Amino acid sequence: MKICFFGVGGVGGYFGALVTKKFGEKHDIFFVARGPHEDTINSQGLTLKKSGGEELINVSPKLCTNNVGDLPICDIIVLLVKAYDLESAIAEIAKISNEETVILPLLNGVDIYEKIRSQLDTGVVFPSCIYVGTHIESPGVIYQKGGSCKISLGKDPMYPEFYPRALLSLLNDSSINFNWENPVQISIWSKYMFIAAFGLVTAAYGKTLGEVLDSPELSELTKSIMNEVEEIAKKLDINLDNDIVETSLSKAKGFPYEAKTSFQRDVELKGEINEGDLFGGTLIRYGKELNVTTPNTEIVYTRLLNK
Ligand SMILES: NC(=O)C1=CN([C@@H]2O[C@H](COP(=O)(O)OP(=O)(O)OC[C@H]3O[C@@H](n4cnc5c(N)ncnc54)[C@H](O)[C@@H]3O)[C@@H](O)[C@H]2O)C=CC1
Ligand SMILES: CC(C)(CO)C(=O)C(=O)O
Repeated sequence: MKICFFGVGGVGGYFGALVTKKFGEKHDIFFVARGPHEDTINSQGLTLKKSGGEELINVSPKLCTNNVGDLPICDIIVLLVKAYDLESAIAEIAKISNEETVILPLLNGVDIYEKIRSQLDTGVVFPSCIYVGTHIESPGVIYQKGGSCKISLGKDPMYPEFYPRALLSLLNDSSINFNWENPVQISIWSKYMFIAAFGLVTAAYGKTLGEVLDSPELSELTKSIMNEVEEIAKKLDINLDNDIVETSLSKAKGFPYEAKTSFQRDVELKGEINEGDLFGGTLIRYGKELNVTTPNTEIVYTRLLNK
């Protein structure tokens, strides 16, 4: 098979390394990366420091490039860019997909499938979500620690009969945990509640997940944003568990004290280029459309915009 990891940053590098370690000889595996990261992968391979460096994995794909013109039509594309790069990435993956290509986008967000489908009518696209703490430590090097590392994915509403046997075998045989869930929207919204609330608060106040949990005020603020997400989900008939807010708060304990959210890292590193709209902007828009008040999201998002 021809398999492309489009975007081998934190999440893409983690999964790209695991699949290439197992299947680099058997399948043609391609990485799409850019800048110094691309150069280092080409000269020294991609290194994954798994579980905080307990396991070191170094892999070389068949090709690492920033130009999809170098790639064939692929059987499987795992899409791992930030939301602000999604539109341009979809335009690129359209060039390496046909109607049989299986596309797995692992971005955070509740409307990623719809965003992809508004631009791409080919391929089979599986809505999904993932809990994993991972980032680019230095060019060519990915550091992962924390999170269940389990993917939840469900059927493509456009092709409800299509069961992605090859993709699921690939994950299974690469020792990647996954749940095939239908409907998967409950997991996607539960993950969104977790990351929108913790992402906004960690980024706005410059605190790690552990520091937020330690602070009664910031924990309460995180919980209030989760309550707003819960109200929005109710209006959309997404049946989240009754104790979803409590379980989402406790999930943060599964990450190291010093763990930062990917959104917080972007805010620290790049200022204005970040996934703020995916979290704050989207929640405020949903609130207006559905008549749900979102005062806590607004306070934190405004603080971020004024940073
Ligand atoms: N990092 C984490 O722990 C988690 C992140 N997520 C979500 O996963 C998604 C990806 O996040 P990360 O892996 O942290 O992002 P990242 O920023 O580490 O990686 C994305 C990579 O894609 C590359 N890229 C984007 N467009 C490209 C193009 N056209 N050509 C070549 N390279 C391109 C970027 O240069 C970057 O290296 C986000 O939606 C994030 O919210 C979800 C769960 C955990
Ligand atoms: C689960 C978590 C918090 C992992 O870091 C995440 O999704 C993110 O940082 O985007």
